Amino acid sequence: MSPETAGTKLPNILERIVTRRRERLTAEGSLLSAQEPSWGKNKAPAPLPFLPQGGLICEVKRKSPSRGHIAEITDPVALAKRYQQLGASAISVLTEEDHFGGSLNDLATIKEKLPDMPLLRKDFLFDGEDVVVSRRFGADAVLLITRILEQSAVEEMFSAARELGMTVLAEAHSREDIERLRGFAPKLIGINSRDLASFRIDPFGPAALADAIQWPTVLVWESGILGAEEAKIAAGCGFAAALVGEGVVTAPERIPDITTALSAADQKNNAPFFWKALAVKQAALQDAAPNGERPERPRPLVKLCGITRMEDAQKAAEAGADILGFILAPSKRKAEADFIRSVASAAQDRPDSPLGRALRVAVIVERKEGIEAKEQIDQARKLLAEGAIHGVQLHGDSSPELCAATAFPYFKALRPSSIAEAKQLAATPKEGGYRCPRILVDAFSSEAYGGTGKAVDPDIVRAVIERSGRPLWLAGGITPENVEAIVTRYKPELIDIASGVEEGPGIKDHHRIEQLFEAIQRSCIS
Ligand SMILES: O=C(O)c1ccccc1NCC(=O)[C@H](O)[C@H](O)COP(=O)(O)O
Repeated sequence: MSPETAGTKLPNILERIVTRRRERLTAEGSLLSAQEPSWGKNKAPAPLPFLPQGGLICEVKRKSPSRGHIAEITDPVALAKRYQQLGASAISVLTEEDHFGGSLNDLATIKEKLPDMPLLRKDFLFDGEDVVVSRRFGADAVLLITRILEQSAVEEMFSAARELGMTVLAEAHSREDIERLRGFAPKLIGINSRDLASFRIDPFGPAALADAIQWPTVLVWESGILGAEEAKIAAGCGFAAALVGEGVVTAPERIPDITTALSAADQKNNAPFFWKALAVKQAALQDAAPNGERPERPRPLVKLCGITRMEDAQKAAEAGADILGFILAPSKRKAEADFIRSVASAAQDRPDSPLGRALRVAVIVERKEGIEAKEQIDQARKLLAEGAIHGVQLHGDSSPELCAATAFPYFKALRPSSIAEAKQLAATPKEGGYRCPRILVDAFSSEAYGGTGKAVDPDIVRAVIERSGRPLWLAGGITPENVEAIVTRYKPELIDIASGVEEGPGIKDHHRIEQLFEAIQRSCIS
């Protein structure tokens, strides 16, 4: 079996792990360094149902190629018991020895001491024999990584699991994987938010890919969940389950909050969830071919901000805006809540029209001392609950913790005034930075929080790109005249324009909107 199966080359790290495991299996057999479990051959406790309704899978994980050393874990049973006490629905036991420091012995020991806890064997499994051995060591479920397997091996593993009464957690990382799994209609599908080539975490991956799965299944969000904030995004994207390693190994006390966030699918209106809808739009742009020509690069997502008139909302959407921004903060472009509701109502009347497809965000400014901020937040929360907006652009001084506490889909707008500040503000979630999937970089001005028409210093843009580990969202002084150069230079995932297409404060110039989109299209094929 070749590790290069579905026509795409495996990331180096995956190839290394797969090759190493194959070599060891050939030399040592399928038990590797493990001893036969205490219950003897073929007498493992009967398999348990594995996450039929979703829930949290907590992982026993000592190290990983992306993270290096995570925790000592001398007593995996004690850790598993703690997971169980704190509310984990199931436990994933990493049994790969060389890169993750696990073993089949961990699996059998945990099953022996916690027979009622559903266990997943997480490893780079290759065939039916691997499934049989997993069962022998007490696994109730096995991980099947579609991209490392030939289709015949996928079939063999499903068939072995069915015979043994086990569940398969089928991992997909592309639409092609999903196609290959379709015939088996797995009841549990895992999508990893970590790109194994770059090790980067990106919620857009699972958010967009989930949309391609058309059969009833429990979706499992793998990687990147540190706590409740990420779990809420997973739940909003339709994932009823999550697999969390480092986030719980290092702080098991997070389990109750993560579990609550995961089960709180509190989208009561019919509005699409902001991050999912945006990830799907972004994925569609990657495939789009303007004027029948294959784009050299995908066109960026476009947000047109400071909309105050219905005709401008219509025009922006018809021209191709993916997001319309409405400013709730004090501003010459301030939009009244009832105006936003009227745009939402026109959009909801014609969901398949450009206006119906555009997302709506409210722009608010939180200042340390500001009483206004509370009013804006309350207003945004109400508009979100009504489905009049989908998300919030959060400006101002609030810390990552305060932003997280607002508990709505938001992205943070940053206005660093120096490279040092850019590096500090753009820290990753693991470094204590903002935990929203994307941050927007705007130009600093002492006069206004945004909409200034000032461009961001290129060194600051570069510092943010390098530090944040996220695709670039760029605002500040973008116009029909300079957008082509900006897109070519930075390849942003999203651009945000307010004053550059205005004829006066809050009044959009429709001709300039057209010119903007023409220039954007040119930048994608030049
Ligand atoms: O536009 C405002 O008046 C404003 C006030 C307070 C917070 C944000 C504000 N605008 C945000 C935006 O319009 C955009 O996100 C961004 O700043 C782009 O502005 P521009 O440089 O004019 O294109």
